[in-house]
Parts: sequence; C-alpha cells; structure tokens
Amino acid sequence: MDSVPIVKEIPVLDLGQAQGKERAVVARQILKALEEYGFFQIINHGVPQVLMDEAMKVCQEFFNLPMEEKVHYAKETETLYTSNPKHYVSEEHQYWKEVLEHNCNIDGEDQNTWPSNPPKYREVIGQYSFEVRKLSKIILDLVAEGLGLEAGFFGKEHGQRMFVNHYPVCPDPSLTLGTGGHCDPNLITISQQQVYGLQILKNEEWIGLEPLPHAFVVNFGLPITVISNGKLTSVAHRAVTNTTQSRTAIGIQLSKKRMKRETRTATPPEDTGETPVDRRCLLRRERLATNGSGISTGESLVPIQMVLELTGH
Ligand SMILES: O=C(O)CCC(=O)C(=O)O
Ligand SMILES: [Fe+2]
Repeated sequence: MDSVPIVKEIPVLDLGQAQGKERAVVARQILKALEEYGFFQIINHGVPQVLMDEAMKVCQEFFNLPMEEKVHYAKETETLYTSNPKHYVSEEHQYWKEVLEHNCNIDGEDQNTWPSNPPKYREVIGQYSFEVRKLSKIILDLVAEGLGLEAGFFGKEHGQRMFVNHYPVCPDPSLTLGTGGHCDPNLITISQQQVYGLQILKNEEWIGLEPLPHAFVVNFGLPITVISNGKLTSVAHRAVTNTTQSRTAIGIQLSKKRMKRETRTATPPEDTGETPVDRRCLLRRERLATNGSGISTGESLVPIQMVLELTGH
C-alpha cells in the first residue's frame, strides 16, 4: 500500500469561475475530470472555511468521546455509530475505523436524532449540511450542463446523508483496512478531509489523492452511469490508514430520492426469500468478496435494478 503514488494531476477546479462567463469552461472541466479520474477537488466553493473547520472539530470531538458514550449511538434500531470492534466477530477482515452516519435531509427533522454531544454538534452540522447541499446543487447543475441535459435535470428533491469515517492511528496498516475498494451507491458525494488516505482506481492501479486544505473532494456514485448514458462511470476508491495521524473524512452524500433508513433495504438475488438485507451490509459483503482491497465494478456492487430505483428512472 505504501507504494501507491500520490498523483498531483487529479484536477483541482475553481468553482468561483462558474459564476461568470467561464461557466461553460468549468462545466467542461468537471466532465473531463469525471471522465479521466472520476474524482476532482474544488476550491472557491463558497462554503466558509470556518464552518468547515467547525464541522471537522465537532466530528473529531464526537470520536474522542468515551466509548461508553459512543455506544449509546450504536443501537440496533437507529444506528448512528459503528466501530471496527463491532465487526470483529462477524467479518473476515478488520476495518480500522469508526463511523458516524445519519440522514441530514433539508427539512431538518432528522436533527433530533443526531448526537447531542458535543453540544455544538447539531447546530454546526445543521449549517454545514445545508451549505454542502447548496454546493452539491451547483455541481449537479454544472454536470447536467456538461452532459447537455436540461437545467435542473437532477431535480430538487434529494435525500441527504452524512458519513463520517474516522480512522485512528494504526500501528500496522498492512494488517487492516480503512475502507475497502468500492463505488458509492448514491448520486454524488462531497467530502472534506485534511489528511491523506483516499486512493482511487485508475487504469486498474491505485493512485493517491492529496487533499488540499479547505477544498472539497467530489465524486459520483453508480447512478451516474445510467444518467450519463454510459459516458461517465462511478470510480472505485478506498481509504488507507497510517501510523502517525488519525484521519477523519466527512462525506455528504446526495441521492436522487430521499432515503429513510428503513427504505435502505434490498434483497440481493441470491437471498430471495430471506429477510431483506440492509444495503450497506450488502455493499460490505461485496467489498469482502473483492478482498476489501480489490476492484468492485458497478455491476457486482449493486444490482442494476437498484441503480434504476435510486435514480428514479
Ligand atoms: O475515507 C474516505 O476518504 C473514503 C470513505 C468512503 O469512500 C465512503 O465512506 O464511501
Ligand atoms: Fe466511498
């Protein structure tokens, strides 16, 4: 894993230019970045740096809470928090990470399910998810323009969910995984990360993406293949841990449809007749099938019917 090169060519796009007469240029740059890498970073995106810092701070403070307090959020009925020890018993591979995840839909009604500690969590993440939502709409409009689709093609009603992956310092990263290779199942993911660890698949080789301070990393999930009529595909990625620094990545995912947790279920073909399996479990199983570090193609990760359902097509 150490031999993975950090590639400076992964595009860094200036979203500020999209407001002026350079808009069409930016739309083309985004399309090119998606065709070549499936990922890009954006600067001048309009989300205040201080808000980004505060969001990172409250997330890190959450992970620094004592385990007794964090497990309070690991209830079976509404799981906000999971950690690698939880999977030790059932999974072949051990993931060196903790995850905080919850919906953050626009009406704000999810907020009372969010952690109440750190005390500023709900206020800060409420603002942050609102700002990132605005930003994702700007990017979606640019992608629609770049694809020659009508303005507003991606619609107004989106489901929004936040995934915060926290990877503690790992004494031996070769023995474990941060996040195994996968494609995202949702429409668009916008993530904030301050420490290197994200790797993306290019020409069947892993390459590393060095996050710029206060930039956002953007990628598209499986539905983009259907939406773009095969012009774009979702690119597999994974995250590695390191021996010196913990790493926290705050991902905000938008889906074409609002997803309530209970609707995030599906019966994979081989399980017909059994209890529906949580879709993230399905994804995790597919990740394991690729040994966690291999390549998951769109087809093997999520059945195409599910992609169509997610895109509302
Ligand atoms: O840790 C990261 O940067 C990536 C995590 C990720 O890809 C995911 O949760 O879908
Ligand atoms: Fe991902």
